[in-house]
Amino acid sequence: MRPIVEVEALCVQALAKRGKDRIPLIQDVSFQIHPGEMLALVGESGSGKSVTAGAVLGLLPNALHIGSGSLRFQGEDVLAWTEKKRRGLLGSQIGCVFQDYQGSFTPFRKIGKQLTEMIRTHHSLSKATAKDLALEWLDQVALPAERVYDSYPFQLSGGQRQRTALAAAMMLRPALVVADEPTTALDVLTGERVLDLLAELQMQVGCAVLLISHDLRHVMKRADTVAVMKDGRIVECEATEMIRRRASHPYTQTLLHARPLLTDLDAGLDWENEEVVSSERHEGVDGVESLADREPAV
Ligand SMILES: Nc1ncnc2c1ncn2[C@@H]1O[C@H](COP(=O)(O)OP(=O)(O)OP(=O)(O)O)[C@@H](O)[C@H]1O
Repeated sequence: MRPIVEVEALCVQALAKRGKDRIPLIQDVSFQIHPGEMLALVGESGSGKSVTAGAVLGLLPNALHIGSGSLRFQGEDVLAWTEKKRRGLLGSQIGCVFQDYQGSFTPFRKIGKQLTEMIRTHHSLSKATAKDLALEWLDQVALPAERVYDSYPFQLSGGQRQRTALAAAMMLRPALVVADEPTTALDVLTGERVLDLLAELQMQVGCAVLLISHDLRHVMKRADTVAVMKDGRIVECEATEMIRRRASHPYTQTLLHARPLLTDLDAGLDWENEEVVSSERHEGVDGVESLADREPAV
């Protein structure tokens, strides 16, 4: 089966402010993601995960540049994409979820308007049909669809925003979803639910997922493959089960030894009950926090 993403010996450099020096940010990074596979890229802050994701999306800032290596999406050379091509693929063939909702949504425009625009940018559908599709996906991610559709992003809780971002990333049934630290702004339990939802939607849509996280404990339950990144290099890339059984790199072992925290949580919490408490606290009894009843500030 042809991989969705093929990254081969990729090096990304930053241009130094003065002189012609180039500072290496990631070096010799290689991995593949196949249809339906979830690959988690994990590592500490600054290890190069977001730079790698930016390269895969063809979204590196101007100050960064690909020094060498190759990048393919569905067999096509990402480095040869024109801006028009990249914009056409983002949203339709490649969905994105970011840690900060402002990466996914414009703050002062209603969710519904943003979702229908995303749909209509890529498909010639009537407004009414696009609205139906958006509502269907808000419903799929267990949100009160009509109310969220009519809300501004800042009127939703963090968990609701990430559920909405997942709906937006998945609704056009992309081949790849890149989720860059989607749970960072959330409490542990809400983050777990968002990752569960990501895995559920992935199964439904059949897409590949590149999940970026600094926290190995968050990804071990769902990812098929784990790539561990340190100082700009992938030090280990294996099936999750192999990582669990016999991680070979000392850094991976260090990350694994940080896991008991989650194991404790798993053992000690009633997840079902906690979800209810959590959603009451964050989302109000009908699923939308009371802020949603306020008039927007603008
Ligand atoms: N636009 C940029 N210009 C110069 N250096 C950059 C730029 N973006 C990132 N870097 C550097 O590249 C390295 C990798 O950064 P990156 O954001 O990929 O790390 P990360 O693993 O995603 O970290 P975090 O988990 O904190 O998001 C860091 O040293 C960072 O300072």
